[in-house]
Amino acid sequence: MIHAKHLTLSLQDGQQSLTVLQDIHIHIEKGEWVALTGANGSGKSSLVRTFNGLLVPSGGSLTAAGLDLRSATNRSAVKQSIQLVFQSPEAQTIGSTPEEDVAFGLENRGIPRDDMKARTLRALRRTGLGHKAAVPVSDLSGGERQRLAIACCLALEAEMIIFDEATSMLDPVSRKEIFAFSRELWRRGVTVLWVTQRMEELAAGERVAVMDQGRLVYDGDPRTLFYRSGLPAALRWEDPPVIGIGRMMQDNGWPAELLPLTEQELEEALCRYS
Ligand SMILES: Nc1ncnc2c1ncn2[C@@H]1O[C@H](COP(=O)(O)OP(=O)(O)OP(=O)(O)O)[C@@H](O)[C@H]1O
Repeated sequence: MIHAKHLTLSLQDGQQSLTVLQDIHIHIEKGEWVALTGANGSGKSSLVRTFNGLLVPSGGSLTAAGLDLRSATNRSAVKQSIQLVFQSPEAQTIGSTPEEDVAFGLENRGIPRDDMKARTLRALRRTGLGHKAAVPVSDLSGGERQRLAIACCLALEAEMIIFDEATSMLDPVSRKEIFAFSRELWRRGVTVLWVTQRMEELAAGERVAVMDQGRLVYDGDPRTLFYRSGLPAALRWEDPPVIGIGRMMQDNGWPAELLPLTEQELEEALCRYS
């Protein structure tokens, strides 16, 4: 789905050219769920914006959904397959009602009217907004607005959805709901790139990529990241509670395969040894 080699990106900051991404290699296969993390300013948003053609790499190679993104035509075409859900719910709604908002994207693609209506309502129902199709968008909660952004992606039949810190402005309940929804979409075949600063979300997935100062400094499984890489300490991350307990278990000689990433794994490990 995404193949980047020696990817670099420079952006103009006033008179200065700023190197934002340096020599990035990353491959994301169709059907994967990958979490991307890193401190503020490490380059996460810039990286994911290159993946759907919003930013133009300065060097290296980048293909996304089979398209070489050095071509402007392909950068425009890739948006058909790869969609972004942004942090701010306000920044991504155009229509005055959810139905209008979802239909807008389909209209732009020249989808016939009957088909458009059916696809719009199906996408709104899948995201739990079927009953709110005609309410003013301004009456939706933050969580509902993010679900609306996801409905737009689903109606467009996106093969990959990139969530760029899409839950950082939501309350804990809505945050968990959107996270769970991303996992469900993945189980149904959508490729997901989940950008986050939340350690427990890294621990809940299969693969984590870590950015630091414009470079990709880790790409692998979360257990190795948390218990063997030394990166969390080097980057001064704050351990989530389960990992904190896991570190104590590690210091006390527990076998590596029992070091927990989730509450469920912790419970299972404790049950085995109690
Ligand atoms: N349009 C731009 N012009 C110039 N510099 C930019 C631009 N956008 C981002 N940058 C710079 O690029 C670097 C990486 O920013 P980016 O937003 O990609 O990081 P991030 O990891 O997503 O950060 P955050 O978690 O705060 O969103 C930062 O130094 C930022 O100031």
